Amino acid sequence: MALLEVRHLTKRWPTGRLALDDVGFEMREGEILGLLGHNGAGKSTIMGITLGMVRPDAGEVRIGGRSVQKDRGAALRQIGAIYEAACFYDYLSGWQNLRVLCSLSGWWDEAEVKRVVQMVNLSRAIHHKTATYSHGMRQRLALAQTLLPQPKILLLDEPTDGLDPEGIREFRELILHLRKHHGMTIMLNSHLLGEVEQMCDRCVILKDGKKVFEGAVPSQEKSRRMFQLETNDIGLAREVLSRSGATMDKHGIVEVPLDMEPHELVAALVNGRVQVHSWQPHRRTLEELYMGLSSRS
Ligand SMILES: Nc1ncnc2c1ncn2[C@@H]1O[C@H](COP(=O)(O)OP(=O)(O)OP(=O)(O)O)[C@@H](O)[C@H]1O
Repeated sequence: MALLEVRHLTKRWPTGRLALDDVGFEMREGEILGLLGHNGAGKSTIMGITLGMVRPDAGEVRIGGRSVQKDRGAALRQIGAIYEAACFYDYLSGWQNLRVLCSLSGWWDEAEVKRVVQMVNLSRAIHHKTATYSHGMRQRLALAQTLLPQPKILLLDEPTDGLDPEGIREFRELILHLRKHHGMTIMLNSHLLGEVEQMCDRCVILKDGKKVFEGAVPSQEKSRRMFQLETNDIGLAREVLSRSGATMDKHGIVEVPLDMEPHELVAALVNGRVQVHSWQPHRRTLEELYMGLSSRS
C-alpha cells in the first residue's frame, strides 16, 4: 500500500525557475526510498512541499490518504523530518531540549522519552549540555525529537552530511534498525550514493525538476542477470547477442534474457566465432545507474 503519494507536482519559483515539472512517485509502507539528483534537481523542493512549507503550483502530496495541501494537520501528524540543520538550546542538556519541545504540545511521558533516547543511543550523554555534543550526537538528538510524536514516515534531508565515517555508519545502522524493528517508512535525500545503496530499497532520480527514474536500487535487484564481456570483436558480439535476444551496452555489460541461461549465451558467442576473453558476473552499481541518467554533460 502507498503510504505517501507524490502526485503531479509542479513548482515554479517567483524567479521563473521551474523547480519541479509534473513529478510523481509513491512510497510503500515499510520501505526506505532514496531521493537522488544533482544540485538544484528539486529534491528539497519536494521535501518542502511534503512538509507543507512550500506551496506547489499544481499537484499534491498525500500521506496515509490525507492531502498535505487540503488536510494539512491530519496529513502532517503522520510525518517527522530532519530537514536542514537541527537547532538546540545549547545551554540546556539533550533531555531538557526534549522537554522544551514536548512542552509545546503539552505531552510528556518520561518512560517513552527514555525509550526513544535509548533507541538513538544517547542515554549516556542525554543529561550533558548539547553544547558539548558532537555533530553525530546532535543528529541523533534531532532524530529523537522527530521520533517522539511517533510518526509513520521519516523524511531525512542529507542526514549524514558532515558526519565522519563512524558517524555515518552509526546513523545508517540506526535507520535500518528503525525500519526493521519499528516498521518505519523512510525517505532519504542524499548525495552519498554508497549510503543510498546500502540503505534504500528503491530510489527516485530527478534531473532538472523531472523524474528520470523510479525503481529498485540496483544492489536490491534480484531478477536481472548481467555479465561483463571482454572481447576484441565488439561488433560481431553485438550481432550474435542481438540474435539471441540479449543486449550489450557500450561498456560490454550484457543483460541475459530471462528465458536463457548465461552459459547458453556464451555458447552462442563462441559458435558465432566471437573470441571471448572473459565473461564475469556483473553487479550494476547505483553510481552507474545514476551517472547514466542524471549526468548533466
Ligand atoms: N526559495 C526559492 N526561491 C527561488 N528559487 C529556489 C528556491 N528554492 C530553491 N530554488 C531553486 O529551485 C531549484 C531546485 O532547488 P532544490 O533546493 O529543490 O534542489 P535540490 O535538488 O534540493 O538541490 P541540492 O542538492 O543542492 O540541495 C534550484 O534551481 C534552486 O535554485
